[in-house]
Amino acid sequence: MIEISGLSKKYDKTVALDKVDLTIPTGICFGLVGPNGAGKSTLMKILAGILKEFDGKVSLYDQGEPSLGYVPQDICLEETVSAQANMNFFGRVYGLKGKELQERQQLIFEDIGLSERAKSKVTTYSGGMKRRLNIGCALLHSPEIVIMDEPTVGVDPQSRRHIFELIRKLKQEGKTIIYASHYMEEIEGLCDYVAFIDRGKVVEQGSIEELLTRYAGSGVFIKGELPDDFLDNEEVFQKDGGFVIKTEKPLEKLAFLAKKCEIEGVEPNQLSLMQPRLEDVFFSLTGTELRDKSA
Ligand SMILES: Nc1ncnc2c1ncn2[C@@H]1O[C@H](COP(=O)(O)OP(=O)(O)OP(=O)(O)O)[C@@H](O)[C@H]1O
Repeated sequence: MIEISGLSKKYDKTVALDKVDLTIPTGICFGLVGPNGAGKSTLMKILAGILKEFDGKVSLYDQGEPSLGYVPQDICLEETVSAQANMNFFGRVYGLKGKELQERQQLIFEDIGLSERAKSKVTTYSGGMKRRLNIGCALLHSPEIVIMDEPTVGVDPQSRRHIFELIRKLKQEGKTIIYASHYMEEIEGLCDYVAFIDRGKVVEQGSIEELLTRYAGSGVFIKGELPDDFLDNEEVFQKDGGFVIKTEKPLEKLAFLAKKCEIEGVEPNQLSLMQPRLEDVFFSLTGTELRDKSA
């Protein structure tokens, strides 16, 4: 388990992290979610041991250097040489050599789906392939903790699938994965636990299931031209140009609203059950959407 308490980090006057408390259980995929500039990368760099000046406590380094792999946000490879040459370099950095290095490399190339391109120069790789190779380089020494900073930004769907499969495999092997993203659907699909970070603060953390139950609840979505008083007496919030009506009994509420529409002659464009989503949890905690929908 990684315990983080009272962690603060400033860059001159910019507060990147503000008294962050976080518990990351062992052997799970832990998502860090937050908008651009929230402080995710700073937190990851501190966990990876890159940033050493901060206030507060991080238990990760209590017993010396942890077994850790770090995939930074920006791809870090030597592109004028082959993928294999890059792997060799990183392998040596991690103290691997000879047969062990060759065997690990072979396995990793399989895991990232690039075995057939191992000898190609990295300049011939697509962005997604470079990203997969960069992830592979961080896994050569079979680390117990893997830190990945937005590994799917700008990545094609095929490479994304490879990355997700790889993460699922790492989970099965019992590794602890710390995964930053601002794609909620990725976090929902991959992670067991999540922490929401906004302006340097952890606004909530817990298992995804627990947070969905606690904050998103269930509801009914309605969109279209509605009379001003149509949703009076309901607990609602705005979403995607419509309204979510929060309720413990969504089916009953749906039937009630359908009947109400019929009686009042209202014809909404959409009236449907709403699945609780992490996006809604974030909205309910911070009052802001995570992503600019036009981005
Ligand atoms: N080296 C630096 N010098 C000065 N300010 C920095 C530096 N690195 C980050 N910051 C600032 O610290 C804050 C947190 O940045 P950080 O990169 O940790 O956020 P993030 O959640 O990872 O965002 P993104 O998704 O855009 O990478 C931001 O206001 C950022 O501008």
